[in-house]
Amino acid sequence: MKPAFQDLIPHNHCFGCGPQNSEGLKLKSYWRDDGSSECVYLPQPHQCAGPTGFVNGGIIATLIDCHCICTAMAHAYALAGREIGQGQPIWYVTGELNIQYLAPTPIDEAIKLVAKVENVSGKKMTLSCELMNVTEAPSTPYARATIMAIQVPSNWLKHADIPAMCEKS
Ligand SMILES: CCCCCCCCCCCCCC(=O)SCCNC(=O)CCNC(=O)[C@H](O)C(C)(C)COP(=O)(O)OP(=O)(O)OC[C@H]1O[C@@H](n2cnc3c(N)ncnc32)[C@H](O)[C@@H]1OP(=O)(O)O
Repeated sequence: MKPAFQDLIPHNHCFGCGPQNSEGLKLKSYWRDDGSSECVYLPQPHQCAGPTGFVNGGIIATLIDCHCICTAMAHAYALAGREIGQGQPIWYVTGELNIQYLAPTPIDEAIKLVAKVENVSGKKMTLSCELMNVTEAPSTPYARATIMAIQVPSNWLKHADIPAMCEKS
């Protein structure tokens, strides 16, 4: 199996997708054969909403956000003709995130996110994402989102790898 996008992107301490963040969700994203990307995640009991059986909406937003931004970066490396993480870093951040929460997301089973790059225009990349049952059973997704990823300049490197509160000593 190929490494996850996140295992190839350097300097990533993100709570949702940073391998270096010891308290984070550490989600992992991969290309699918049809050009979309997927991420399977097993929610944890403490990530519950008010009712204990469902996933908190902020956790859902983080999963969608991070899976899509990492997909944007992977796509940008591909457009540049480079392997992810090779050469000058390519970084995207979230400019906009729009989520429709369509049905409660069960907390006691794995969930799957599938993202697609819809459009690239200059520094902006639009992606769509659905969060669904891991079997991709033909039912309504639990959530559907669109996201605007925006490329940031390489001088953002000055923000990278500052000793972080997220690193446990
Ligand atoms: C430090 C190292 C990083 C390492 C990263 C590792 C992986 C990280 C993984 C993280 C994963 C988790 C992800 C996270 O949690 S990322 C954390 C959440 N996001 C942020 O904190 C972003 C905060 N915002 C900014 O820093 C700036 O506003 C950005 C950089 C986004 C734009 O700044 P600026 O305005 O100076 O950029 P520009 O003038 O070059 O504009 C370019 C184009 O974009 C258009 N536009 C601008 N803003 C928006 C907007 N909000 N919606 C729609 N469009 C917008 C703009 O009109 C223009 O369009 P056009 O005129 O070309 O048509």
